[in-house]
Amino acid sequence: MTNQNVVVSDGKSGINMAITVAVAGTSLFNTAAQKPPPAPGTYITISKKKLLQNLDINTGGGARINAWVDSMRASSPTHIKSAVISDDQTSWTNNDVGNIWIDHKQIHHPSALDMFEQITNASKGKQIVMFLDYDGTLSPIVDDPDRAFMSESMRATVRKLARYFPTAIVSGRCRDKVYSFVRLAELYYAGSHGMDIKGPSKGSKHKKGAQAVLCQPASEYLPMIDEVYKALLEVTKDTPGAKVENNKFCLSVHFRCVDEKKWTELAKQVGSVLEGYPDLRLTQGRKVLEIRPTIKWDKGKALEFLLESLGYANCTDVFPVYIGDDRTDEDAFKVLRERGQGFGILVSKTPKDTNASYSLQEPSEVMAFLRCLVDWKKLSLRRQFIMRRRLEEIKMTLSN
Ligand SMILES: O=P(O)(O)OC[C@H]1O[C@H](O[C@H]2O[C@H](CO)[C@@H](O)[C@H](O)[C@H]2O)[C@H](O)[C@@H](O)[C@@H]1O
Repeated sequence: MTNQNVVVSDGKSGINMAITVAVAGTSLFNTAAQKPPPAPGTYITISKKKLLQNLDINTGGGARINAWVDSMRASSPTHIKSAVISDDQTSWTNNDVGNIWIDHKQIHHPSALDMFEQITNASKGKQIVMFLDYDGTLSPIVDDPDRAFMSESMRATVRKLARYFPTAIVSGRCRDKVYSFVRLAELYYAGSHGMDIKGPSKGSKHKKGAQAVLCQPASEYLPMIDEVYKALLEVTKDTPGAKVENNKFCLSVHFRCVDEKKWTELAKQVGSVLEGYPDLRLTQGRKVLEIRPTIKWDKGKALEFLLESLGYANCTDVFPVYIGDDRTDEDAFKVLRERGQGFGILVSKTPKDTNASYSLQEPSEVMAFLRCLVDWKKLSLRRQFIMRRRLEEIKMTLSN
């Protein structure tokens, strides 16, 4: 038996609470596995209601704040009772499924690098479409969100990738901000957790249709988000290290640099503002509280929208690959599982319950994987070219 961290959610208020449960036979990402893990539904599930009764977090007010703080603490390395402690977020819940699943199979996510051949074999005859999260995937996690720069070598790799495959960046950040980091005009960008999508400003050779892409499903929330941003700046101004980031259609309250003793205070400050806004919900990312509209739109919906915009709505010959490290990326992993197309790759050093099929440990491994994809594609195009030329030569010889 080993201890496994599990997060329980009420699925409505955005309150998540972490607990540690004993799981038989868990192991870290198992590179020996030959197949991606099975789809959800085959997993052992535990009644959410039962767990909530035990944890007694169904109440409002102070209990709500306590639950937030517990969740903030549970995602902090000093409080994780997991076998391996090297990340700031070891587990999360799947709100949409509405129950938690802890079957040990879910943490067997072989390395996408080790399984490269299997992956490319599965994509044969299909168009690969790439979806990349930004923070923690293309750039390493740093203390200052304004300095989460992407390396030149990563930029060059993504540029090459976009030459061969339609490529989109899907981020919780404001679209303009993530663009200012990536600076590649040939990509699709989905900012604000997918609530702000724009097609390439350079024009894309990959796109089947002709219409310009723009999708902003939460535009009516803009005045409310601005109002809440100002209120959060005001209430948190005396909490050292707290940082409020305006991501246009959503907001981030960072606590990475806040002394843990001040986390309850910060959660209370955020709670006091959100009390007046039932149309906003709170979720948690990597040392960040995220506030966003309650609309049914997330990174998964953004992925579906982009596939449709690219002309692959009802195609069977498309192979979407989504790489991400964050809880919010689970929505996209889940969509891929449900469509039975392509797969997700979770960027993490620690085991997590996830809908992704494979794993990569950190951005440097993401870069290595993307380079392999580019090289593989170049090689297969070259092979096709040689084959075509040989066929033409044979035809010429036969006709002479
Ligand atoms: O969807 P993503 O592109 O992964 O964006 C999610 C959040 O990323 C940023 O915060 C995270 O990265 C920061 C820089 O490394 C780090 O300081 C912070 O602790 C992380 O949570 C971004 O600042 C947030 O607004 C995004 O929501």
